[in-house]
Amino acid sequence: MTDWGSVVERITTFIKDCVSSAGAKGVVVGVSGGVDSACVAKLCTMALGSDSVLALIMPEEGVTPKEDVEDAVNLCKELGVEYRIIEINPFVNAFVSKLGEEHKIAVANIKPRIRMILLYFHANSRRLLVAGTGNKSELMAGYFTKYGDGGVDFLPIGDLYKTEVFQLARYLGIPERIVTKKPSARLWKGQTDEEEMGISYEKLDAILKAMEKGVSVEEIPAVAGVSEEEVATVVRMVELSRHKREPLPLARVRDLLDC
Ligand SMILES: Nc1ncnc2c1ncn2[C@@H]1O[C@H](COP(=O)(O)OP(=O)(O)OC[C@H]2O[C@@H]([n+]3cccc(C(=O)O)c3)[C@H](O)[C@@H]2O)[C@@H](O)[C@H]1O
Ligand SMILES: Nc1ncnc2c1ncn2[C@@H]1O[C@H](COP(=O)(O)OP(=O)(O)OP(=O)(O)O)[C@@H](O)[C@H]1O
Ligand SMILES: [Mg+2]
Repeated sequence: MTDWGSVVERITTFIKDCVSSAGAKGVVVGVSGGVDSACVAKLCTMALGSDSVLALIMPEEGVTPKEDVEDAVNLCKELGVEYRIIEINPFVNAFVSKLGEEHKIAVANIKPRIRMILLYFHANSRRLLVAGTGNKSELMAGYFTKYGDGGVDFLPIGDLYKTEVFQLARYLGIPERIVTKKPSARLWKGQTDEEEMGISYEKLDAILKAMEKGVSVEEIPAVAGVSEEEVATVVRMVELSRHKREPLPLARVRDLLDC
C-alpha cells in the first residue's frame, strides 16, 4: 500500500527546494480542468501557499469544453490562488492563417507551444518558475509536445504513472468531476489520450512498469496481462521519443580547436 502522505511530503519539499534554489517568488501553472494540472496546482499551493501560485487557464474557444473552464476556475477558487483566463484562439489563428492547417499534428502542437509562451511570459515578468504537469506515463511514451507542455522548469508528478496520479488526486481531494473525466490533451474536438495512443493507461502503465523492472519484451505479455501487439506499440513509443527525454545532441569539436 502506498503511503500517499509520504509521497506528498516528498513532492512538496521538492517544489519548495526548486523555487528557493532558483531564487523565484513562486510558480505559474497551466490549469486545464484535467487531473494532472489539478494535482500540480494543489501540490504547489500546499508547498508554497496560495499567494505564491499563479494559474493560467488557457482555453481554445470551440475546442475546450465549457466544463473544463468551469472545473479549472472552481479549482482555483477552492485553492485561493490568483488565476487568469487567456483564450488562445487569436494566437492560434495568427499562426494558422500564415502556415495553413493541412498537417493535423503540426497544427495541434502549436497550441501547447502557445501555452508555453504564455506561461513563460508570466514566469519572466513575475519571477516565477513554470511548474510542469507531465506524468511518468506521458514522459516515457513521449505523449507530449516537445517545447510545448514539455517546456517547463520542474516536474513534480513526473515520477508517477498516470494510474498513480488518479490515486494521488483522490488522496488530495481533487473534485470528482476532474478525477473521473477522460484524459485529453484537447488539441482537437473529441480527442482522448487513450484513443490517440491506441492503448489504455491501465495497460500502458502495466507495460511501462514491467519495462522499468527489466522484464524482457517476450515476458511482458504474461507479466502485464497484455498482448504482444500492445507491448510492441509501447516499446515503439518509448524508443521513438527518446530524443524528448535526453540532453540535446551537441557536436563535440573542442579537440579540433586551436586554444
Ligand atoms: N530522433 C530524433 N532526434 C531528435 N529530434 C527528433 C527526433 N525525432 C523527432 N524529433 C523532433 O521532434 C519532433 C516531434 O515531436 P513533437 O513536436 O513533440 O510532436 P509529436 O511527438 O509528433 O506530437 C506530440 C504528441 O503528443 C500529444 N500531446 C501533445 C500535447 C499535450 C498532450 C497531452 O496529453 O496533454 C499530448 C499529441 O497529441 C501528439 O500525439 C519532430 O518534428 C522533430 O523536430
Ligand atoms: N485549456 C488549458 N488551460 C491551461 N492549461 C492547459 C490547457 N490545456 C492544457 N494545458 C496545460 O497542458 C498540460 C498538459 O495537458 P494534459 O491533458 O496532459 O494534462 P491535464 O489536462 O492536466 O490532465 P489530463 O491528461 O487528465 O487531461 C496541462 O496539465 C496544463 O498544464
Ligand atoms: Mg487534459
